[in-house]
Amino acid sequence: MALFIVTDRYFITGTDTDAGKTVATCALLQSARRQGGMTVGYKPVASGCIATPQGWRNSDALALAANSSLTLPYDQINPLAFGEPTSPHIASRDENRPIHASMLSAGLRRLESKADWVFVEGAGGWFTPLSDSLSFAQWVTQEQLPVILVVGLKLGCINHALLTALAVKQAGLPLAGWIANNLSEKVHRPTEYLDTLRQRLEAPLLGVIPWLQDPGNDTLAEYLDVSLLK
Ligand SMILES: Nc1ncnc2c1ncn2[C@@H]1O[C@H](COP(=O)(O)OP(=O)(O)OP(=O)(O)O)[C@@H](O)[C@H]1O
Ligand SMILES: C[C@H](N)[C@H](N)CCCCCC(=O)O
Ligand SMILES: [Mg+2]
Repeated sequence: MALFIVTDRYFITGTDTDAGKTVATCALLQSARRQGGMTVGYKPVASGCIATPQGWRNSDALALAANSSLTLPYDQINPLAFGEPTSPHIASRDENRPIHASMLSAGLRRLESKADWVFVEGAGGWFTPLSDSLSFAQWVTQEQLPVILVVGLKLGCINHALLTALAVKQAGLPLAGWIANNLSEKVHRPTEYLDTLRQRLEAPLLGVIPWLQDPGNDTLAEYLDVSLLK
């Protein structure tokens, strides 16, 4: 009898760049680790890297690596790294290194073969371009990844959250859950905004991440629950 090992794969998008995708993905990795099994974060495309003797290094990818139970070479966590913190299609063009969907997929296949949980962090928001003919959304649709939406709580986030949820739905992908992330110590009308988002987003709220003095800490799992994804 054939034994199929099924990896849980999720794509983490956000209402915007700086919405808290990396913080939330680290929380997801920590929560999944508590459930057991091997976990890994994947940042297929990173724009905004520092040059090191080993090559470009991106802080998101390093944070995901630090919160993964698998220890892997950097380029398996982040195969496509670019220097300038701009939209990937611009950084890629400037560095004359085209991004193709097959590159992102090859990296994902490798991680799926090793991990029980793969959390894939996007770049910016849902429709971020990767080239003149490819957006992150198109690749996620090709891969049929369930989506987790990180809502960076602030004035204006309701519209961005609902637009993103609609685009995910129109792509035919499941919105597996959403995470509310407090982007400041005192966010705009927190109770009313959470209530509004809960009413309008057709997906489970996985958790609320408060404003943290140290968002890079290892106790993020307490703010969300990956078992709500099942
Ligand atoms: N809950 C929080 N408490 C305190 N600081 C936070 C919180 N969430 C995010 N931040 C800070 O806000 C900034 C943006 O967060 P983060 O890097 O997770 O965003 P992102 O959506 O991953 O952005 P990108 O599009 O660049 O990947 C970071 O400096 C992060 O440390
Ligand atoms: C540089 C930034 N921190 C992210 N890595 C990439 C953000 C892409 C934004 C694209 C857009 O303008 O919508
Ligand atoms: Mg990030």
